[in-house]
Amino acid sequence: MSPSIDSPAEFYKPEEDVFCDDGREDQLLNFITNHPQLPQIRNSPEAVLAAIDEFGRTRDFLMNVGPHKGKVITDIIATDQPSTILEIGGYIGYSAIMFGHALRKASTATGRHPRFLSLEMNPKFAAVSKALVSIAGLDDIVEIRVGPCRASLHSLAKGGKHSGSSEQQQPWDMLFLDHSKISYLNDLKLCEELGLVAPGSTVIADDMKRPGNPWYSEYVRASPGKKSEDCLPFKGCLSDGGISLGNPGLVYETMLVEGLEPTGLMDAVEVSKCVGLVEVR
Ligand SMILES: C[S@@+](CC[C@H](N)C(=O)[O-])C[C@H]1O[C@@H](n2cnc3c(N)ncnc32)[C@H](O)[C@@H]1O
Repeated sequence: MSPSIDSPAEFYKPEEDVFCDDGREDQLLNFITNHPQLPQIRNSPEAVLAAIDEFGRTRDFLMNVGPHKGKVITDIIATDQPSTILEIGGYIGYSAIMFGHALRKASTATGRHPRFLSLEMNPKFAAVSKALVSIAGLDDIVEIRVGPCRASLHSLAKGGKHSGSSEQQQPWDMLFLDHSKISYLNDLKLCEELGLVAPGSTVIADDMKRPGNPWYSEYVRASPGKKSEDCLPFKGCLSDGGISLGNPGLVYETMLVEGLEPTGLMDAVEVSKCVGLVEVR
């Protein structure tokens, strides 16, 4: 589907040069807390998502995954029935609410306690996200953690005080990458090194067509042999931990799945299932 000319009202306002952090996130929270339908919105994740979409369509663009690409992912959650999802890049909590809700529905079939952890570095965005997750009635499943993701990932792997000690944290059943596009590959590699992603994990990366992410795509599609060869010159180098080499032995089955941005433009997510670990040099 191309950007809709027939039904522009279905889509968010277009993305402009300034697209976040100009007060619109607080305006969104005000819009929802003063919404005439607030009593019906409370404790209904679908109604909170509909109200966020209403703001995106009628007030201002929001950089959410949106209903169309979001459905690609909720369909995968319904089929694969993960119990744990780790998200990098939470913004105002749209995907946390959508996927946390899908996780809760899937868990009624599995009987396992679901857990959705969203890592967000901007404290203002995280505050809005926490408020909206709470209005949606998902506090028991969704946790928002504030800070740069690499510090949070290290703390999770160490089983730090916030890691949720009574629950199995590693590896995560699903990882959703939706933060700075240039960091996807380096941060996936850190998750691999820390054992947060391992055989059995599904990694989903957003914005793979718009703007696209060639380094990331090449990595998840490469064989363990190729990944290992690429690492060889750097093995044993001194490192400050800023750049990760990953675990080249991990094998992914990966595919690109198209879906629309909330603005109606075509995009895609890369869905990569980690299916094995082989020995490499
Ligand atoms: C595209 S938005 C996320 C949208 C959200 N997943 C949704 O669909 O509702 C990207 C978010 O990633 C956050 N971010 C960027 N780099 C980050 C990092 N290194 N650690 C944590 N969050 C980061 C930004 O602050 C921003 O809120």
